[in-house]
Amino acid sequence: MTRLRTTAVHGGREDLADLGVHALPLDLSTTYPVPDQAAGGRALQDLAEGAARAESPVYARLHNPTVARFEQALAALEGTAAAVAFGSGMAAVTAVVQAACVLAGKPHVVAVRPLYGGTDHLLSSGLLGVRTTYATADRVADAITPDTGLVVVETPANPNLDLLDVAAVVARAGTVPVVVDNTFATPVLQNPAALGAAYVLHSATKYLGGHGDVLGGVVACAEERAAELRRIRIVTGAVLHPLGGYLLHRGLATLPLRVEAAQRTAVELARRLAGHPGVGLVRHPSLPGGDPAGLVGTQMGGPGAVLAFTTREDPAAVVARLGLITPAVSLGSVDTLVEHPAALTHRLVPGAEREASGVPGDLLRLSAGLEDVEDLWADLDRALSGACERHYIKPSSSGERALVQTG
Ligand code: MET
Repeated sequence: MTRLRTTAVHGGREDLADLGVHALPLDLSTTYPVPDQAAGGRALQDLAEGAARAESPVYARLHNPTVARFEQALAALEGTAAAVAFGSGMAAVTAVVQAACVLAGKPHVVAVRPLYGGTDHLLSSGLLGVRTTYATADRVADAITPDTGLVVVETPANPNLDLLDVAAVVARAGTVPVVVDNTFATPVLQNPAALGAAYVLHSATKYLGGHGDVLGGVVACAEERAAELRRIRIVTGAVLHPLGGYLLHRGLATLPLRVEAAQRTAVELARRLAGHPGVGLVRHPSLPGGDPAGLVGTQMGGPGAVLAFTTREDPAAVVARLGLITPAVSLGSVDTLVEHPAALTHRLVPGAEREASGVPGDLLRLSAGLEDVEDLWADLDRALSGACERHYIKPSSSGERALVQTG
């Protein structure tokens, strides 16, 4: 077992020297020659039943070696036997619900809010044929019924940075598997499987990729659960494109450095925002009151690089005045991103329920990137202080849009 930074660089690459290559091989095949069709059929059968690999991948929807390498690397970082990658984080959480609830014939979910708005909507909408009871973390046991197939939690929570004690929730869930969305913490700061989580979920689009150019999801878990997820991925076609697998795997090498650097910036921005007259509430686990159960330093290696805050002024006006910081959903990219959850990421969560879960309508979410903290602060301070530097989006002749500073 190597240490985190070493595993991040070398995971899933163990055989590269034997192959005589240095960079990750990228296999874009959609189909694979099977001159022995009976052997091809056996491989197809094995994969359809959930095998991690077979004699031939047969077809790209069944298996891809580039994606499998990324999965192996992510599993090593999360400390699980296996991982299964998907075309998006939503495809990943869908497969977990299908495995734990639909396949297991237990169509009830217990979930702790807040969750990413897309996950919340998936669980509430009935689209997957499950019904969901929302409970607070300390009341999970009371909400469980004989047909509960899954407990869903996210810590730190999207978007308000609430933390919950994973080991305590797992204990309250008893025999019911718990899925922990670990997107905000990444395996650099937290390994929920070591605390008893059955499934560790990531929107790989965020920190794992890290550059805002690849959409993906991944679930780290035991091999038996991974086999079910692979079966589901094959029949639902929720696969990750191999180029995505390649980019995500490449992203893992710098994951610890990116998370540590962005976290330092987030701690500093949170501290300065908390003292800014244009700011109301600031949420970050590094701030007083941000970690009431003392989970940073025990469950989590650090407070993470996402923070949230309210503004004295209309949040939309503040966002519109930012020049350097990117006003966009998503997080975990090299650039700092800010968004208004009630308008965007949590738009599909009914307003009253969103408010009740600790996500005020005027909350802004900020994901610290890798820029110099002083430049970020200058941008935030100017936007919060209402300085009238206007920007507008000018379509260029090529149809691309450029920011133009006007005043
Ligand atoms: C379409 S909403 C964007 C999704 C992403 N999970 C986020 O929290 O920013």
